[in-house]
Amino acid sequence: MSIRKEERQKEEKRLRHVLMEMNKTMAGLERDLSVQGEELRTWRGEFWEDVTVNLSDDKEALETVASITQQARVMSELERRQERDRRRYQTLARMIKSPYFGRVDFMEEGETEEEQIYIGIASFVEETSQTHLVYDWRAPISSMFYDGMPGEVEYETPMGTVKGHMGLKRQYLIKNGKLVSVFDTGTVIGDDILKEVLGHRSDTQMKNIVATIQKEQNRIIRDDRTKVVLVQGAAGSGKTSVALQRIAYLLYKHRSWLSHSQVLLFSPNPIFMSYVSNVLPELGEENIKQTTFQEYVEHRLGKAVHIEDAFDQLEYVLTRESGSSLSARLHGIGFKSSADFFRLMQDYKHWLEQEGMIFRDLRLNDQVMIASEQIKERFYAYEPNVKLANRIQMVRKWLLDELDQLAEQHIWEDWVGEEVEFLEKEDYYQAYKPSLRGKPDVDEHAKAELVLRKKVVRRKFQPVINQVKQLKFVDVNGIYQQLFDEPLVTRLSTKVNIPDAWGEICAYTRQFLQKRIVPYEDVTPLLYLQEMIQGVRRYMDIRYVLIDEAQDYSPFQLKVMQAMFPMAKMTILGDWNQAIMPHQTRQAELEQITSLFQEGEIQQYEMTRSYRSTSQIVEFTRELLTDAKPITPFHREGPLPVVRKLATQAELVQRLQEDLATIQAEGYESLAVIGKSQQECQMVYEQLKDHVPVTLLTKNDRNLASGVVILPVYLAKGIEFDAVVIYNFSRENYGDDTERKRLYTACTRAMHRLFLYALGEPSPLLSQVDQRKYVWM
Ligand SMILES: Nc1ncnc2c1ncn2[C@@H]1O[C@H](COP(=O)(O)OP(=O)(O)OP(=O)(O)O)[C@@H](O)[C@H]1O
Repeated sequence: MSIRKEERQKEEKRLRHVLMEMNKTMAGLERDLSVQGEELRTWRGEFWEDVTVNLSDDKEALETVASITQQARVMSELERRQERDRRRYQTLARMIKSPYFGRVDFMEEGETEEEQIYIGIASFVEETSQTHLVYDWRAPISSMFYDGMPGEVEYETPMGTVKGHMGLKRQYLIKNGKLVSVFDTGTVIGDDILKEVLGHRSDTQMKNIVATIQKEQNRIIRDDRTKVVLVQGAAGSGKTSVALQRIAYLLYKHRSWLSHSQVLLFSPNPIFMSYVSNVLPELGEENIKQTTFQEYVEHRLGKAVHIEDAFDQLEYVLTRESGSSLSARLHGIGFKSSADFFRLMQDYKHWLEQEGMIFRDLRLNDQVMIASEQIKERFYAYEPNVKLANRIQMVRKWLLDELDQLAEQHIWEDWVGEEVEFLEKEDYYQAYKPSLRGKPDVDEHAKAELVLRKKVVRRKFQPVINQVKQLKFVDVNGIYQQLFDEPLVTRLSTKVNIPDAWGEICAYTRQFLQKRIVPYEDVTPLLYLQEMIQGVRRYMDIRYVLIDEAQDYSPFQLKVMQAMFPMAKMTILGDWNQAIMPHQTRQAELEQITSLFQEGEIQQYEMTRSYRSTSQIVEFTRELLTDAKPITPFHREGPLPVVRKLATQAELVQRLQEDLATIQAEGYESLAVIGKSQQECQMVYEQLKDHVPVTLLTKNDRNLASGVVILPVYLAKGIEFDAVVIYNFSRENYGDDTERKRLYTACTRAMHRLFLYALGEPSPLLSQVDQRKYVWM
């Protein structure tokens, strides 16, 4: 509901006042920053002048250290102040374009005066009167704006619940310091502004949503009670947005102890990482760590093997002719990500505790120093009930002692004497240093020679010592490969149902591993085995872990992640209708995930409203699914999706060019041609590149290009475009049920326009969509 003229004038007057105050504060900060800069320069320049360095005795040295510490403390305090003011200035520079977006008038129970609470991306206090002109959207009082309606309301604070009466709720659209529109609203967050926001064109960078967070989203953003928050949300329901605003909220709520480096976001790929990287800085927060599971795994498994990534695995599955090798691989992918395989790995571990460990010889210049058999004997000589990882530590210590003794035995060998002659001057100086200080010593040459010989031997042994320290004497890859010696499973006391295709699974896995390639489905089990043997690497300082696009991870992967971050609360967000990885097509993953956590540890949420796409696109895409939960579109209208059937490739490419030109003429800028595989995208790119400015995106790209892009479905995850063209929605490409989720994921990337092209007969999946939900052209 628009407001009366006098009210609007009052609002405009207030806005001018706030802007004036902000400008004043910014000018003050500018002055302070320049003075601080000057002061720091002077301090740095005079740092050593003000410190008297005197190391003549212990007392003087202590005084010197105290004086340096004092100077350094003053300087770091100055730097901290400067950093705080700089960030404050940057936040105000952002706010001055749009100082606030909401207001609630609130009278607390027992009070007689109503307070006007204006809400913006950060708080702003008028300097002279110390009144709050704007409240931070994350402050407890601001939650009323997202959750309450005029009438009786309450909100939670650390001190307890505050109750009262909300007299008014108002939304503002302020652009470049000008009041564009203002609405009073009786609903939770009025639709008018949301509609305006959602009608925008997409961008290569995601935007924050703090002005229009919906009630169901706000609950998730602010839920900090349980250890695990699990969100199942429809495509475009705001999962990524919720994840990012939640991070901003947590950083604010726990600002006294939580730093941005203690929050970790797992993202599906580097393009997505860059796509979302602007949201936190836009909200005045520093960016948190983002990583992909692949990055983590590569870091842990090292460079000795080639680790296949999820995209290569998918590309293999999508482009391989159907046949026995594809079928074996698909069986393998399914089994290796299942809870059954997880149990099999544990059974294997129990077996390894009794027998079967594989070690490497420790060699020095091709000469075996300690043979693998000797290591194995030692390993199994320890108590069998000592954990694998602990026994490995004991072996490690034993090996280091053994190497020490072996080194001792070499000291007086001739080769050592020869190499002593080639040592550096510095080594000689260090060896003779003790005798230079004290009285002359008749043994000084003998002592120095011993030092020098030890040095030579130590250097020789160092690579072997390093190998032992890094536990390289355990052949983890060999041990993993051994599990695929086909008959071995019969020797494990396992209750797991071994699949019929086990023989084929073993054969293809061995083939890959012998070539030192770890297929993607084996990466997590191998990592798990390594951790069981070497001990789990735990990141104790990480306090919050957020996993976006969680449907891409197997329960096995989530279990490994859970063990990695024992101190962290987890937020897992996914849409299991977009589960496009090969391991997911056969399992009800969501239930498997909840079963990973204990009862009471997990809070589940569902988001069913889709904000990204027009009603027409949502209604079309939801009919592509068979078992979808209700998905409600936000009522934003647009044209119906267009389906085109084309007879030849040339005709298709011609049509594509024309459509792209038309869509661009309508004012849409970000257009995506989405193919099924990279191979297919490459082919379309070759045909289009001489006619249309277009960018082909691959898994190695780090940024989302603007304009027309061609990319496979799996790279389009989590991202959105003004218009999407599904390249070749034919029976061949999307012929059966396994392709349903891939098609759904691709189509739901579209905000305003959706086109589906079929070369020949269209996909049979179209037959289940009501014909009134699209047009044939
Ligand atoms: N409350 C909101 N106010 C304004 N825009 C919103 C809101 N919630 C979501 N959006 C917009 O909807 C679009 C989809 O949001 P987002 O990408 O977070 O959804 P998602 O659930 O992660 O989608 P998907 O799983 O399909 O990738 C984005 O443009 C986002 O800005």
